[in-house]
Amino acid sequence: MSDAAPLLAVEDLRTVFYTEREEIHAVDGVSFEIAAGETVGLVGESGSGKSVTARSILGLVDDPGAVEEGSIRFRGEDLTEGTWDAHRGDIAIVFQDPGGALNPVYTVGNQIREALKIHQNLRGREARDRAVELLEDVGIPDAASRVDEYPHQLSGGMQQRAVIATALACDPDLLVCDEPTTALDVTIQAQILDLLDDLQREEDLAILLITHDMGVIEETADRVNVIYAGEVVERAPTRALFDDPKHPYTEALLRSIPGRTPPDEQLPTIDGEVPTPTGPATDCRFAPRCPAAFGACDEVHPEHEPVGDAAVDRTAACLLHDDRYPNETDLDGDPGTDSPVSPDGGESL
Ligand SMILES: Nc1ncnc2c1ncn2[C@@H]1O[C@H](COP(=O)(O)OP(=O)(O)OP(=O)(O)O)[C@@H](O)[C@H]1O
Ligand code: NI
Repeated sequence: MSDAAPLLAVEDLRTVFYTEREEIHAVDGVSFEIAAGETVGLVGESGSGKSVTARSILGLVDDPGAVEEGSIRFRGEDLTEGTWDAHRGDIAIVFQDPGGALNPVYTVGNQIREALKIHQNLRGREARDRAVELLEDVGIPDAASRVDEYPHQLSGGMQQRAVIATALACDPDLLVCDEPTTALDVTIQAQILDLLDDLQREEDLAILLITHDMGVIEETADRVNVIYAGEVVERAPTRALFDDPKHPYTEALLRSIPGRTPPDEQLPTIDGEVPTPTGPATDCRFAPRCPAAFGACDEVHPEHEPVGDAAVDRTAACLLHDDRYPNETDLDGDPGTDSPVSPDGGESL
């Protein structure tokens, strides 16, 4: 890694929702960095806090939620101190559902021109030409005529391209993509990921790629953060993480990738659900589902420890990697009792 300050540095981010019944610590001490032009993955199951992390970065957390602690530094400036507006166009977000992101009563071109007006002060002919150019950049054929079409006239994949074009109209340095391909067919998914890849290289964009799908991470991310119940549990360069996962949760996620399981076996899933964190973490939140859990896991909150090859910048928050807690599973060679991975298929991760 270079010595230059990262484009985005999230440190100890804590976002809480105050509902009538309980406090939900949706994001509970998350830290990660993104350098300019880099794709960083944030991966975890449903309810693990990915979208709340994204919304926190964009200043989009509303009542009854609030960013309670931590810093979100963009080019060194802490956005939590109220400077979101100053960076409105620098960070853009692409959501899962392109249909919901586009306004059905305006043409695609109108929506891009609106963004160009706000963020680049472009109007009239100039704005229209730029809108067509952006649609071409995101691979929409016949852009000069499609610019006048309404969202419903475009397929899902084309709609998501149009959403990305709208995001690019702000000329952002960072694109936060929250499950950008989840709503799309598999072949279209691959095309959109390729597009993001191309844009990143051509525009030197940094991308925070949020997904529940390890396959998407493998294809696109330079580095990965694995999130569970509001906490990052493992962070590593993508290749290192896939070759040798260090957290039992990462291992379980990897087992759920099609192709990693012999074709005659059904895709494993992880039994149980991500718990909703309603109080401070006093233990390992994954322990109840973990095949390697031992006594201390119910009592001690694991801190991030360096893991793997010392030359590689990676950590895991798991007592298996903390020398202070020699565990019984190591001693008697028993990998644990209940496997969290059920071979009976069902909904994949
Ligand atoms: N507006 C809200 N009010 C109360 N709780 C919320 C709110 N938004 C999110 N949460 C809670 O925060 C936690 C994290 O939710 P989040 O949407 O970030 O999950 P996610 O990882 O994006 O999951 P998914 O893959 O389903 O999108 C969940 O327990 C969720 O119920
Ligand atoms: Ni989400």
